[in-house]
Amino acid sequence: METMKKYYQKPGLHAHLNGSVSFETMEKLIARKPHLNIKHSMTAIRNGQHRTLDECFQVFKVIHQLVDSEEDILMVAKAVIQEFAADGVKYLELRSTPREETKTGLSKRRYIESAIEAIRQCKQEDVDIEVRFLVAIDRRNGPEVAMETVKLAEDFMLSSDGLIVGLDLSGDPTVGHGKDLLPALQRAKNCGLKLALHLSEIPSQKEESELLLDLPPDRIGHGTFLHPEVGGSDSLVDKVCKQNIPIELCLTSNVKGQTVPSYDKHHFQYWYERGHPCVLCTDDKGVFCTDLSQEYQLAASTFGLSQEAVWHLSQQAIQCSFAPEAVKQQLEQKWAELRPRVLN
Ligand SMILES: CC(C)=CCNc1ncnc2c1ncn2[C@@H]1O[C@H](COP(=O)(O)O)[C@@H](O)[C@H]1O
Ligand SMILES: [Zn+2]
Repeated sequence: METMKKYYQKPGLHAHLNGSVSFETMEKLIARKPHLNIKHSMTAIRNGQHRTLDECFQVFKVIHQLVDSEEDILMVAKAVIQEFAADGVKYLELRSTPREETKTGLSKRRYIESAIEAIRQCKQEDVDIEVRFLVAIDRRNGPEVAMETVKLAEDFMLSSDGLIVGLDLSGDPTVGHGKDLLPALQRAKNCGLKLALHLSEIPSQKEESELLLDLPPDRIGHGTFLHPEVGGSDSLVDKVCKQNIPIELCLTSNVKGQTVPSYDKHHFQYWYERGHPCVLCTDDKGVFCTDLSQEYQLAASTFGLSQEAVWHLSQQAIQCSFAPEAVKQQLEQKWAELRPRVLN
């Protein structure tokens, strides 16, 4: 694991801000708001523990109570960026759902501004990581809010010096239907926002995935039930393969959230064997008590990947990112410089 941390540079492409809050930061937040009486066990799922999907989404409700002001978002986002950097992540796409909180006067606009401020401050402080932001749509909030979110993201895309690069669709997969969100997603695509969509996290999303894959998205989050062996279909797999849409795979998240029964049954194997672009990701490193090094380590030990193969996985992720070409080139350069030290 130490080897992975020190030498393997990794792009982190699927990280929800509030799901990524570490134990240490959570302690600070809990201490700031003692009246909420929140215990750390309510905000994280430890190793060996599992939760139903519904229980996992309850965890986010608790965290949202703790992170509800501009100061909180700034503090949390800075800490998360620093932690990813310390884990050897050289490029990070952080995603978060803008929220308004009447109690603290937080608006959705200020929410995004606070996250952007955190990225700027980390840059000024020379934290060794490039960070971009994806504005997230919580599917639970329906089509109107989705459209509002896209418009907000559009505004910021023009004013954030390129820090906002895309849109995420996430939230409880049992709620709502993607067809209602198509106009918002189409609009986002038309204005140049890249789309990273949570897709087929549960078996009943087959029809929705057919529709959303026709957009098409630029990356797929999870895609757990796309392939026929788990109740998906050849047609879904064909769409993903023909359009060569990279899949963001989060091993610990899926096993702890029980959408995948065990690590060795993870759909990483299905897609990796086909040579399809697979990107290892953390999803919610705080909630699931993991980090990106651990995810690489898990994939390597579960599927018997060589050092060379692991290196190739991390390098391939650069081209799957939404970074501008110049940043991708800088990252490729970094990877080329480090390769002999890692693999010899
Ligand atoms: C529950 C579970 C197994 C999680 C893994 N898979 C997920 N699937 C869908 N949406 C997610 C997942 N993890 C985080 N999110 C979204 O990210 C939010 C937390 O980060 P943020 O507040 O957007 O900064 C959650 O409220 C939810 O909308
Ligand atoms: Zn996710």
